[in-house]
Amino acid sequence: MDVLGGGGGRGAPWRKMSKEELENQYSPSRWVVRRGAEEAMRTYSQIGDEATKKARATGRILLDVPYGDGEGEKMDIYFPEEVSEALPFLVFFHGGYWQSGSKDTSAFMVSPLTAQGVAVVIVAYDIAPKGTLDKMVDQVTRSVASVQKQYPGNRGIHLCGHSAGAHLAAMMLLANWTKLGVTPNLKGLFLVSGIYDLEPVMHTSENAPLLVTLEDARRNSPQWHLEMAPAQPADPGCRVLVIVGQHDSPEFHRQSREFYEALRRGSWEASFEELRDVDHFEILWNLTQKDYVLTQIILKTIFQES
Ligand SMILES: N[C@@H](CC(=O)c1ccccc1NC=O)C(=O)O
Repeated sequence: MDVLGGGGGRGAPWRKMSKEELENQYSPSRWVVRRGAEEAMRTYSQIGDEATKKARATGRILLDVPYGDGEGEKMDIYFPEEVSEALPFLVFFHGGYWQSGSKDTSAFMVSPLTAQGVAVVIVAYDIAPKGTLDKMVDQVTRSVASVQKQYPGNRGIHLCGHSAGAHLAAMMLLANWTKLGVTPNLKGLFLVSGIYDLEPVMHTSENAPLLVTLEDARRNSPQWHLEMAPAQPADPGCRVLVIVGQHDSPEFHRQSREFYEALRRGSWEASFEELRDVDHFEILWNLTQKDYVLTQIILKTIFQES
C-alpha cells in the first residue's frame, strides 16, 4: 500500500492540527462526559484497585509469576473455581500511555471472567522511563510465550489490551514466535480504545518520558507495519476485535477505524465495534460487571458462541 496514503501517511488529518489540538485529541481524560477529567481518572484507579483486591481475596491465584529474569517481568494468574483440563486464557495488558498503570490495580475483568471458567492473566511490564517501547513490546511477547509454555494444554489464549495496552496487544500480531521457541495458541484479540500509529503521540507531551523518535514510532506501530507489508495471519482463525468508546476522541476513533481497515486488507478476521455511551475509562471499568456489553462480547468470543 502507498505509505503516503492512509493513517500513517502525509495526508493524515493529525498533521494539520495545532499543537494544542493534537494534545487535546490524545488526552483521553479531556473527553469524558459524566465527570471532570480528574474525577474520571480517580474513579478509574479506585475501581481498578477495588476489583484487584476483590479478585485477590478469593479463588486460586498465582501472584508475581516470572515470565523473564527482569524484576518487572511478572504476571498474576487468576484461575476459575472449577478445575478444568483445558482452560481458556485471557491475557490483559493495562493502559496508561506506557508510563503509568500497574498489574496491581488492573484486574478489572477478573471476577466476571473467572466466574465463567476463564483463567485471567494480568501482565506487568516496565513502564517508561524505566522501559522503552521496544522493551515493553519484547516483555509482553515473552509474557504470552510464557503462558503458552506453562499451560500448553490451554483451550485458546485471548489477548486484551486497553489504550496503550491495546497497542502492545496489537503488536503481538507481528511477533516472531519462532525466535521464542513456542507459538501461542492465539484465538482472539480484544483491542479496547487503542493507539496503533504512534507518530502523532510523538508530538504530544506524553512523549516526554517515552522519548520516542520517528524510527521508534514506526518500528513500534502496528498500523505502519500492516500498511508496509500486510502480514498474513499465522492462524486465520484468530479473531481481532477493534473496539472504541463513543466518547473516545475523534483521533482515537480514526486510529481504531484505520487499524481495523488495515487488518481487513491483510485478510485478518477483524471486526469493529463502537460501544455506545462510554468514554475511554468507563469502557474498561465496566468490565467489572458481568452484564456489560463488552464483558458479554468477550465471553461469547472466548466460548465461540457468535
Ligand atoms: N494522561 C492521560 C491518561 C491516559 O491516557 C490513560 C490513563 C489510564 C489508562 C489509560 C490511559 N490512556 C492510554 O493508555 C489522560 O489525559 O487521559
